[in-house]
Amino acid sequence: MASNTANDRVETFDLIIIGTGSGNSIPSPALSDLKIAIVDDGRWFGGTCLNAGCIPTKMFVRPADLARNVREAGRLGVSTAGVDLDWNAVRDRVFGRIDPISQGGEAYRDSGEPNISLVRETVRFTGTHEITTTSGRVLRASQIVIGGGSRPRELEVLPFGDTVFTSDDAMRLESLPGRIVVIGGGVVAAEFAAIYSGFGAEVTQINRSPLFRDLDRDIRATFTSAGSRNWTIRTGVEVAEATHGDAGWTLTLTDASTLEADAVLVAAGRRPNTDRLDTPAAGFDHHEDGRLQVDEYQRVLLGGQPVGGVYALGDISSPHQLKHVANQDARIVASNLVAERADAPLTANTLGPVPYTVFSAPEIAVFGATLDEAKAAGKDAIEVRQDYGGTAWGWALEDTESFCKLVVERGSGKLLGAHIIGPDAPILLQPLIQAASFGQSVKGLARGQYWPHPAATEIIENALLHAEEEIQK
Ligand SMILES: Cc1cc2nc3c(=O)[nH]c(=O)nc-3n(C[C@H](O)[C@H](O)[C@H](O)COP(=O)(O)OP(=O)(O)OC[C@H]3O[C@@H](n4cnc5c(N)ncnc54)[C@H](O)[C@@H]3O)c2cc1C
Ligand SMILES: NC(=O)c1ccc[n+]([C@@H]2O[C@H](COP(=O)([O-])OP(=O)(O)OC[C@H]3O[C@@H](n4cnc5c(N)ncnc54)[C@H](O)[C@@H]3O)[C@@H](O)[C@H]2O)c1
Repeated sequence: MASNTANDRVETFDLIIIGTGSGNSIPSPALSDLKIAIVDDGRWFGGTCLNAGCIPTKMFVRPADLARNVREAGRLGVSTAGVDLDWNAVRDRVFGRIDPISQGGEAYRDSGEPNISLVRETVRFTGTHEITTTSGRVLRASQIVIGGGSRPRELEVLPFGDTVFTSDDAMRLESLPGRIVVIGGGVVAAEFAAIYSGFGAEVTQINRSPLFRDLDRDIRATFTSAGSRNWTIRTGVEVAEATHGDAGWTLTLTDASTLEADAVLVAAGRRPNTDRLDTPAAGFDHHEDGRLQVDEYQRVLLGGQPVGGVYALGDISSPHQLKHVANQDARIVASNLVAERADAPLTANTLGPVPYTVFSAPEIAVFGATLDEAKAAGKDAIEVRQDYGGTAWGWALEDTESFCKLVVERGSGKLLGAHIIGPDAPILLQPLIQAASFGQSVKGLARGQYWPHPAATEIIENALLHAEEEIQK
């Protein structure tokens, strides 16, 4: 029998898609005549959002919120006999729903379509249009989509292990530890601090800088004081040393204080998977933080020029590590793959602004500039604030801290930013995103439509009225 040569293992496709997160949405009837390989080495099929990100976290946030609301119901005159939350039951319900979706998707991609092959291996670039798998298969295609995502950043002082985990494992724990330290001051840390404390664990969140360092300063201050009612928040400190003994972890912080914990969740940001894919070996251009550089058509750049047929989407190239952004990138890529083959004009990715929402306790939803950022960018901008407590819905909630701030350009009346903290903030942001996306002025926006009374949307109506008044001064 003749032995295999390297060339025996070269397989040629029309299209290779790396990553089954948002990349998995690319195959469509318009591409059904192409020979496609979909590659993913993940522990689960379907990427981060479905298996370890957006969707399961929100399925844990909801019961944690319910329990917290019951515990706080006395404020509204409701007496309750206490509340218990069963971690294992919630976990099994959540993954009893998620895992079959992921497994069903994998089975379909594996054998459901004659033109698609699923490759469940780690790959790395060995040319601009060539990848090699760990077992030595060489896959080539005239079009390649890189949707390889990102992964949690590890801290040298606390390497990942059984009781030092990332968001990938944070929801699949065998049981809920009694004392958990959450490291990080971003959205992952904030959401898990709210989840674990809602389930009854003793949580300490530590971060080297203020929480949500890049957000509006009043949002930051309100989040920190409201969050502190449910878990302990320590800022301005880092873990200097960590030791593990019979009683669990002892963490020595940079201010020389110590913390005892049964487990540690590290949520210190995510790094793009370009190193795992060895995209530098193909010569592609990268940002300083390791993301791939793309043009407005999502084409990967090499020496500042787009590489024909090579596209990227989602966390591996975007400055926003968000699922709605990854999905929009994927829609642009899907359309441009077809257009490129037909020699038709490509579509630019021009959608904006990007909403950023935090499902913690409290919730946060923002887009665009703070007043300081708008002024620094040379805009003649004003800021207005509407407290929830100044509306009938805020009275119903007995709310004393939540608010919506708008940043508006004086002359045009255009919304430059919106910053909301409080119940349902992500929903309340949407009419503002809509106005900003379609370039509407705040002038006439409140009075040009009905706002149901006394719904929470009156917070937005009033904020718009204040803005209109302010820009006319
Ligand atoms: C805990 C958490 C909660 C989140 N919540 C939200 C939220 O509420 N809203 C929101 O908008 N966003 C949220 N996000 C962010 C969101 O999940 C991501 O922005 C999104 O999933 C990125 O999608 P993607 O397609 O770029 O990558 P992914 O979905 O991560 O897919 C990348 C895939 O590529 C595979 N891969 C990587 N390297 C290789 C290789 N060398 N070989 C083979 N395969 C490889 C990986 O295994 C993975 O399956 C959350 C993230 C986390 C971690
Ligand atoms: N609701 C949502 O939309 C949602 C939810 C979860 C995650 N995500 C996405 O996932 C991404 C990752 O979230 P994240 O919270 O891990 O990252 P992040 O970038 O939001 O926050 C990282 C935090 O880690 C801290 N940090 C960084 N390096 C550190 C170090 N060496 N030691 C100690 N602390 C350190 C930073 O100060 C920062 O507070 C986010 O960018 C977000 O877009 C979105």
